[in-house]
Amino acid sequence: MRKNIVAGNWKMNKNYAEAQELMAQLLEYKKNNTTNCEVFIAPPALYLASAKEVFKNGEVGVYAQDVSEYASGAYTGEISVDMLSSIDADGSLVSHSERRTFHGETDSHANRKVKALLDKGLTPIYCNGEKLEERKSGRHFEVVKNQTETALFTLSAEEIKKVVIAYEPVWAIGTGETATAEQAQEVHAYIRSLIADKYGKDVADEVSILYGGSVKPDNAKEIFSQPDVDGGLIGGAALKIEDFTKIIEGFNS
Ligand SMILES: O=C(CO)COP(=O)(O)O
Repeated sequence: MRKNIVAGNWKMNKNYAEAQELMAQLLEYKKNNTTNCEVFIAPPALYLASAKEVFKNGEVGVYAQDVSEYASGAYTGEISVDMLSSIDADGSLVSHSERRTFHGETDSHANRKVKALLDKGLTPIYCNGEKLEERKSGRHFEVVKNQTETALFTLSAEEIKKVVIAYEPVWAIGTGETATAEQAQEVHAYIRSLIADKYGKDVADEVSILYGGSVKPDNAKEIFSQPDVDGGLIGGAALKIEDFTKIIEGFNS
C-alpha cells in the first residue's frame, strides 16, 4: 500500500539555532500526537546530520534537498548519495523546480539522481510540474508526461515503487495560488495512469504522489482527500510549527 506523507521543504531558510528549534518543536509534536501520515523534512544540507540526531528513532524522515548524480570526486559544492547514506539520511528531493530554474537541472539529471539514490537504498522524492505558460496553453499533461517518462521510465517496476513523486505546478509555488483540489487530482490521476500503462496498475497503486504548491492549513484537508493525492510537499507553511502540524492534521479526519 502506498503511504500518506507530509514533507516540509525548508529550502534556504533558517539559521542553525532556528533550525534546531523547529526540529525540537516537531519532535515534541510527534511524541505527543498520533499522525495518520508519515512526516518528512528536507532541511538545508548543513543541518541534515543534526536532524538525524534529533529524530534518531525515525520519528520524522530526513531528506536532502538535492544530491549529486556523481559518486565522488572533484565536484565542488556537491553532496553524494554515499555521504547521505553515511549519516543515515532517508533520501533526497530530486529536481525541484527551483533546481530546474536556477541551476539548469533537466529530467536527464533527475533520472541519474533517482537511480543513484535507489542503487544505495535511499528514497528519491522526484519533483515535476508545469510552468504557468504551459498550463495556460493547455500543455500541462504533455509536459508532465515528458518529465515523468524521461526521469523515471528507465526504472524497473521494483524500483519505481520506491520513488515518491511530488507534482508541483510551478505557478502555484510560493505564489499563494493553489491548484484546486480537482486540478491536483486530475494531474495525479494522470501520472498514476502513465505508471499503470507502463508498469501495470498494481505497481502504480504503490507509488505515493504528493501535491506541492501553496499548501496551507486551510486547504490541506481538501487537497489530501482526493483519491490520487497521497500527501503534500510543503514550502513556506513548513517553516512554522503551528502551520505545519495543522497541515499534518489534514489527514486526521
Ligand atoms: O516548492 C514547494 C515545496 O517544495 C512549495 O512551496 P510553497 O508551499 O511555499 O508554495
